[in-house]
Amino acid sequence: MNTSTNASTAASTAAHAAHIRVNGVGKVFASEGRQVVALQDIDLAIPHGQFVCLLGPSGCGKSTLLNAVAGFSLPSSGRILVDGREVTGPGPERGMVFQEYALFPWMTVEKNIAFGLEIKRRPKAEIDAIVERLLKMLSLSDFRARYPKDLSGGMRQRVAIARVLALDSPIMLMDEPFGALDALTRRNLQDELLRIWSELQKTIIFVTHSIEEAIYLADRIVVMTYRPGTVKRDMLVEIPRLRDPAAPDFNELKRELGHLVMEEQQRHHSDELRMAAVD
Ligand SMILES: Nc1ncnc2c1ncn2[C@@H]1O[C@H](COP(=O)(O)OP(=O)(O)OP(=O)(O)O)[C@@H](O)[C@H]1O
Repeated sequence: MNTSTNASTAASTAAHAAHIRVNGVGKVFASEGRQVVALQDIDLAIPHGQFVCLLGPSGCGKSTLLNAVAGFSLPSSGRILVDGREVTGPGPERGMVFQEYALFPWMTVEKNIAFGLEIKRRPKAEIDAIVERLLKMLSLSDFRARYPKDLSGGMRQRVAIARVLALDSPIMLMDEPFGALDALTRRNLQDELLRIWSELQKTIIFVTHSIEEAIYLADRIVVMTYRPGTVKRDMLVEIPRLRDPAAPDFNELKRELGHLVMEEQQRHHSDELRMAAVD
């Protein structure tokens, strides 16, 4: 069975409807007197509602690309467009979930979720209704009065997701959001995210270095190369959901992606050895 196809063909037919467009994006950092080309010539057209995983070993520019889409750190060259408008900084249509939960420790769960809406001065009745709906959606109702320090990692990450959902951003940017969680909690949250995504029709860009996580979640996987970060492979995952990591088609794709990621991992190691020799 064919479990994947090249996404560039599908993306080009969907390009006119692209929600997010990354056009010729490059990013260069200056570090200890050296120039690090973190991204080079990245082109992506992401349609509304697509779930995209950026996959690759450490240092291949996944977070740099996500931060550029978020508007936290702008590209050195090229442009990023959201609904045809150039990204020049963060915006309400793009919500970000980080690996480290980024919650306010002095606020309860419900206050954390309500915070963004209060800043926007939305009416109290509206805030209460939204918070109530999200507490239920993310199974947090019994924990509403707790502080982040009294929650497990999985619960904290649920609150972080609820905070972004409260603002109803059509785009969710997620930087290894489940990377610090144990395997069981991680799978539960992946399932919840898939449920929320299919219910709310968000466009998601999700960074991971877990091949299994990418196959489990994504409509489309973009494998990146190590320095410079470019698109090595851009594929659509055509295995029906919910996907079974033990199934042959899942494993076939896992092997294929494993080879691609391993090549970049090896380039990373050779680079580190070369740098150590220079120093
Ligand atoms: N602020 C910075 N200054 C200098 N170099 C940077 C900076 N941010 C990132 N880099 C470099 O850019 C490259 C890409 O980094 P980035 O964090 O985007 O990779 P990544 O794929 O997200 O890795 P990880 O999974 O470890 O987070 C790396 O070589 C990194 O060292």
